[in-house]
Amino acid sequence: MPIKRKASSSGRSSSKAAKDSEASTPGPSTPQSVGSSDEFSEEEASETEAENIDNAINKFTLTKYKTKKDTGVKGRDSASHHFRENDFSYLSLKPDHDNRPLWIDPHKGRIILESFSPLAAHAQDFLTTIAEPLSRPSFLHEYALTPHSLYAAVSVGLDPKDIINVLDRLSKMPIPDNIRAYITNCTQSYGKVKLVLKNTKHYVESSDPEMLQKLLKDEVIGPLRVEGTEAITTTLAPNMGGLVIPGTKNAEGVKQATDQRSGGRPQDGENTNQEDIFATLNEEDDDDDSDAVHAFEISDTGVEAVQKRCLELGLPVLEEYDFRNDEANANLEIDLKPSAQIRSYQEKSLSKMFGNGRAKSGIIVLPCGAGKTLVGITAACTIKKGVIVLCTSSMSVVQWRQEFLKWSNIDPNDIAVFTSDHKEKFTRNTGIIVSTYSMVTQTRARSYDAGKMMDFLQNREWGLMILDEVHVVPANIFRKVTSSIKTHSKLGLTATLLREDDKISDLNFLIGPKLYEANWMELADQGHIAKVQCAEVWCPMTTEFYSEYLRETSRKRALLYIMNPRKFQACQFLIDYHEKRGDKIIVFSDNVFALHAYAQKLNKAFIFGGTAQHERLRILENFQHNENINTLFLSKIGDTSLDLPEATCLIQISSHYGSRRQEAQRLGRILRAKRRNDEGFNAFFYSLVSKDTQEMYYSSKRQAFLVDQGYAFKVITHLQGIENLPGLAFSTAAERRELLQNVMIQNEDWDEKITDDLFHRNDGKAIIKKKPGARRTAGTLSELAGGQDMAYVEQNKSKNKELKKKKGESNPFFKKLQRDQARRKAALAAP
Ligand SMILES: Nc1ncnc2c1ncn2[C@@H]1O[C@H](COP(=O)(O)OP(=O)(O)OP(=O)(O)O)[C@@H](O)[C@H]1O
Repeated sequence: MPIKRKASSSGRSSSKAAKDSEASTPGPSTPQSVGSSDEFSEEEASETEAENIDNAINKFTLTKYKTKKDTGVKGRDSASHHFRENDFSYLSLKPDHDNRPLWIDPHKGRIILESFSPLAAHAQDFLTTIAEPLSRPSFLHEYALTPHSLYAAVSVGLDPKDIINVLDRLSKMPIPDNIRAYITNCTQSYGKVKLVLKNTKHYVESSDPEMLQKLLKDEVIGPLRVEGTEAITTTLAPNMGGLVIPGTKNAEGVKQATDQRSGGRPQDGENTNQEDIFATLNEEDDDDDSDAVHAFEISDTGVEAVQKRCLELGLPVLEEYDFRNDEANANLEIDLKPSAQIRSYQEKSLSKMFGNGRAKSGIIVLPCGAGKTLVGITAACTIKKGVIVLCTSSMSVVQWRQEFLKWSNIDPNDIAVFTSDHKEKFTRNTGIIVSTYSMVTQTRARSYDAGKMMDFLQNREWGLMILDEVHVVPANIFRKVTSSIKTHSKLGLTATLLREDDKISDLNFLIGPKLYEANWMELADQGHIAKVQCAEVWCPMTTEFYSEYLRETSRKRALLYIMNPRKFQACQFLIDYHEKRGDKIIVFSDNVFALHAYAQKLNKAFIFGGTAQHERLRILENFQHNENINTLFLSKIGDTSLDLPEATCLIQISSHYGSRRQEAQRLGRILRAKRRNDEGFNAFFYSLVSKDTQEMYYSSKRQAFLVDQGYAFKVITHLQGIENLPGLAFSTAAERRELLQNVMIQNEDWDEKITDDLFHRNDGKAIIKKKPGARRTAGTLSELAGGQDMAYVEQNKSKNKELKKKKGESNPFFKKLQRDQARRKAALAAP
């Protein structure tokens, strides 16, 4: 099959790629004019964030930089005007620049890493600590220095000198002055003030006594100091002091986390220049431990006010929990089982959390299936105090509890769940509670039991709060959670730090900074997640479908490009091809009408929001263990929480507009493939797109996040041999016309609005937004009469029915479809 490479490995940021593709979107439509108002909010949020980053950087740099930029660009040579402000030729390269892997863009604070450099691994560790990874394809990685990333760097123990020195050693050119100034400006206030809970008392802590004096004189903070604690106490700064994270051999801080094998030093064969590059970093290590810290106590009720005021003063406080010296809260008997060995990237992420021997609050970002649960459990085993875990669904609650029991030696009586069905407490003086965000934040009147349980949660101190899937929870929910439940440290976990609202930066303050973000490609190379081949399959529209597409409104347009017979055929061909290879295939469709129609026609099992719970489980079991059931059609309820290591191939036939997060979450379903370590094994992800339609525009937007993670989407314009597939559906004009007629009479919105995940229904009902009602459509009587051709829907036996053991059960979706068809037939039969 001829394959054209679309997303190259050039290091070009995909957000730019998405914008470019917007400009060249084929087809007659204006992409902005379609879809609901919130469809692009995720993109907009990211653009706003990018703008904020640029603004923040400009605030520090532009004025200082202006003269240099002007003199640098104007009249340099005849080619300068092509590059405009991006002509950096005036920056001199160091004589040994070839040995150094970084380029720095002084205008935007962007750093480009040559990932093929022998120093790339070291540089990457350093960069993920001080900068935001933006794009990490094969050869060039792009990072942004942002106030938040520098805040995170300080929070793991680096100081501005460290950052500038190492950056300078890795950079091909001397660090531009404005970047030095930017780093110094951003970091001088960060980390200066810490909020520490010691023996349940809150302290404002700093290594700079003058800073504390300044705060004490402040009109808001001064009065919040606890009466009778006039003196500023001085103690030695904490260090790892022998803290070993369970499941690891050591737990040294971020400064040593460069490379376990080489101990942060260049390996044999690397030249001395490279060794030199790390000298500064390691020299600096020794200083930290001897620093003294000073503190004054503040009242519990003043914590929020202090945090707020410090922020206003430009001194964001870092939250740290000195759990080893917490004698007020009971110790939890928990340890990792000896068999549990955490992986290097899990260790690295935890070393950023516990880098100075205390627990720092923050967010850890690991790809789907990379083991975020075990990271959370290991954090709990390190802190050994009461833990509260908050998840997005009650099924996840059950899974978290099971994982705790699987990986740790926790006594089952010490881990309880709080959901609408179970309101348990642990029996001893401390333990673990697993619950959902909705349970702890609901504002409706609670049942007596739930009220009691909330009192239990609110009237005690927790050592650690684990916040699962932080990307899906609105910022105001975090606000409620963190203000109502008293916890010493917070750990947010996610695979995709992309948010629908524009509150991404709030997470930095509500939970903490991003502590670590793993590199998807690296984990795939190491066999921790599967290697995936991604492809976009272009399916030309048939003439009849395209004529209707051009005439129709947006909702019907979507149904037309999803039900495009050529797309159907591509799906059939790919299923056949991969089933023969021995793959297990998941086909995703957001549109429930299409999901049903495809599955029925191909005689495959399907699950959507309306599928009964026991039926879902039966189908999943068959998919896993029955060698005759190799393909499963899933609506978006399967986007998350689905753990099916058998699945090795994904086909997407319809999706939620331009959602990058959905694309990444769906890809996540095959990253856990059991066979990932087989030699030469690849999982496959196909996105079927109807050519010259709005779908192409959405598709390029959707891929942006994955392209930034280094996935290259290939474009398949023709599936070789598809014409010869026996039993190819819709191969005659009559069949295609019949399908078109069926599509044209659909006046409902089959977009599924779900409130549950695959394993759990919140209310026992699927919510499908339906907007029935009269609509005028152009057509002829003979066309309408074609409605009877829909008979295939009834004649075809569905795989779901075959799988059913009990007679008489019927899916509400089938019932509804059959009722509608009967009504339509009756209407047609009427004189
Ligand atoms: N260190 C480890 N050793 C062995 N197995 C591990 C390790 N870490 C994780 N796993 C396994 O990897 C699988 C995926 O883990 P987990 O469910 O925590 O992933 P996740 O990151 O939460 O994924 P998702 O975002 O899709 O929910 C699980 O089967 C888990 O047991």
